[in-house]
Amino acid sequence: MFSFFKKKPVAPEAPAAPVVAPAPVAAPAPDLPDLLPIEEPAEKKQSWMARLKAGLSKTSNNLSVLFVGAKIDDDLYDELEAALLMADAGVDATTYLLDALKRKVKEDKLLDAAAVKAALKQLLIELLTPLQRPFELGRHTPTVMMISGVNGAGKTTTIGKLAKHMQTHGQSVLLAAGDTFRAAAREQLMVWGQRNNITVISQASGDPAAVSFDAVQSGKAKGMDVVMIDTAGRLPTQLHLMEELKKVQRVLGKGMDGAPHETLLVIDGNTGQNALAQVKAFDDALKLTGLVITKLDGTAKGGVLAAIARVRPVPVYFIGVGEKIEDLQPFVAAEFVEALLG
Ligand SMILES: Nc1nc2c(ncn2[C@@H]2O[C@H](COP(=O)(O)OP(=O)(O)OP(=O)(O)O)[C@@H](O)[C@H]2O)c(=O)[nH]1
Repeated sequence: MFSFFKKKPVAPEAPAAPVVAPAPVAAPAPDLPDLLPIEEPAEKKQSWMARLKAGLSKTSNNLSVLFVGAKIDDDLYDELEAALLMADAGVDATTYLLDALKRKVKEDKLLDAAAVKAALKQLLIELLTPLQRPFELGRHTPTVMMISGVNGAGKTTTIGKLAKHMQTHGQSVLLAAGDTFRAAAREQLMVWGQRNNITVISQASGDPAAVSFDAVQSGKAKGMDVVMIDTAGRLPTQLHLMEELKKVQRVLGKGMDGAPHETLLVIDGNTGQNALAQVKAFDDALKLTGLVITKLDGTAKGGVLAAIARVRPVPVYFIGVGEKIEDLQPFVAAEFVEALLG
């Protein structure tokens, strides 16, 4: 029903001479498979649902338990309000959901807890569905993606997972080690690239904009499908570092018209309401095209997606519930709500 990436990719152009290629060049797949539609095998889908459920259990535990044998009264609404706030859904989304739920219970004359829970599920799906957007590849050669986020949000890990998923779908990928701040981060990406036969553009010079520009040039010359730019972690309050990020974005546009085609923010699901502040700040600075929310496993703050949907509805392309490659998957509102309240 849902493929990892949407759209048929364009065939790659003939590879030209490499510009900077410290790691071996990934050979472009001679015959790119049609990516649409890809039926996920039932067992694979099931295992993702099981992982999603397990990952979100800390958030869902506080919510699901409310409906067990509950009476529909003010106590239930009070407890639901507290649970949503504790899940970091935020005041706006919590008020919205409670008001809508009370209205629905009245209009539809709902009498038992199971029906109220089903109504809440429906309202949550409606609230989160606008965040759901398939990640499209193949409109540009290469599709240039810039990955931003605060320190430790999971940027580099996400890049690795996405690159592997893309490779599996027959896409050629080139990475830029734009995190020139932490030498270890650059090396980590280089080693990872070598192991996975993915070229990583890197420079010792320490200028992220220059590395990013080189990467786009190289990606164009080689006819790569995707160029992903890693960036150093930074807080939105570090204004000079935010300016540096804007410069990287501008320079990418000089390297290729319309680039970056995707500007993603990776956020750590554990940060709850602070994640919302990050979305606002990075969106104001960079005009984000999408989010990746990692580490939803082991957090009780998964409600932050509701806050994002109400306050700054930037699409959520992928969510992560663990460290394995298959733990990063496209965000599907109905799956997410099923895992929370199923
Ligand atoms: N449990 C869990 N851990 C994750 C997930 N995604 C990433 N991590 C871990 O989070 C840690 C930080 O990830 P990195 O990818 O290094 O984060 P980063 O944003 O690149 O970090 P900086 O370069 O320091 O800014 C690593 O230990 C990852 O394995 C996830 O979905 N779940």
